[in-house]
Amino acid sequence: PNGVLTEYNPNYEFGGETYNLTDLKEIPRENLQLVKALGQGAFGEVYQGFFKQRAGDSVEMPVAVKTLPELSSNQAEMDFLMEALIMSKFNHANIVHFIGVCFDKHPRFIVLELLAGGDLKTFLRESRPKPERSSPLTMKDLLTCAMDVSKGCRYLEENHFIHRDIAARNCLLTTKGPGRVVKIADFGMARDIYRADYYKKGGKAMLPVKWMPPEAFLDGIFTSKTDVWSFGVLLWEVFSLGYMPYPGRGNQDVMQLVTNGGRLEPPTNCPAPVYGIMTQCWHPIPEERPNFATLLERVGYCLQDPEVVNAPLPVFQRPPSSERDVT
Ligand SMILES: C[C@@H](Oc1cc(-c2cccc(S(C)(=O)=O)c2)cnc1N)c1cc(F)ccc1N1NC=CN1
Repeated sequence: PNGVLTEYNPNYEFGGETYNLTDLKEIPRENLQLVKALGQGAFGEVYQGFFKQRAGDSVEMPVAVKTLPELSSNQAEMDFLMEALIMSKFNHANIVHFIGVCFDKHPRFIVLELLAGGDLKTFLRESRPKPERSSPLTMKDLLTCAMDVSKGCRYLEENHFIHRDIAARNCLLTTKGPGRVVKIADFGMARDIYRADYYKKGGKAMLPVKWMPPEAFLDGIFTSKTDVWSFGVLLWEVFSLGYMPYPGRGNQDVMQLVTNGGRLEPPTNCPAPVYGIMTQCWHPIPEERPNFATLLERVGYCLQDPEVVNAPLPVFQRPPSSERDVT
């Protein structure tokens, strides 16, 4: 019934085990109700909806549903399957929870927990100080976001899983309000490489160069220390409240700057110990960069440091043109 998926059924290795299509939890479509579109995913629309454990249940869980359009290539079908396999094996509080799939026929669905706070980059930009109100966030809030991501990254590192695209856009929040938890929620880049061992889609133009270390964009070398460099850039995104890294610069320019030792400047009001962690993530030699267990400790120290935690966030200042929202 699901055609191409069973014909090419790939294997997926994680944590020393091998999995395939038959290991995925199939959800009956009648237990799902799609409510509204959340936006375009890599394949098709992503919807917000509800899932009932049993069709008659009154309790329904809010979910996000990734859809694969009916008219998809075999390649896209296999990518979709691999993404489901990858997400289904993770088990960590700071990685989006996988609920199941509807792969019996088209359109195919991947069902995930709904993280109602939306993505981290949007949240940071919305939290910027405005003329009429200062930022609702504190340094503690920003460090806690960073701590959550470093916990998720440590879990991936422990499981020898290289993400390849750690960035604020790929992280989601359980809620925008206090008590928010940040989770890593997109594994598209790791999926592409897992299936192809090289980046086939858009080539260099599509690579997240601004989040990559020199050995990655120059020599295609990826290790967990690649993710550490990206985490440093995510830290810069958090403390700049969602700026695009290297404002006003293109990818070629950034590759040249970084190869020659250039680095991101400290965000306005960024406490020195926090910028110190960023620069350690950006060491030119991968082995000299801290691992995520160490990064988690160092972010933890910053959270215990009153000088860091009580430092004020920047007040409103008209952003440079490159950051002004195009309304
Ligand atoms: C696949 C999608 O997953 C989700 C999106 C949202 C979610 C995304 C945006 C806004 C809202 S909300 C605040 O309206 O509930 C919820 C909530 N939960 C998800 N599990 C996603 C995961 C990411 F890591 C990054 C972006 C997105 N998408 N895909 C399409 C739009 N965002």
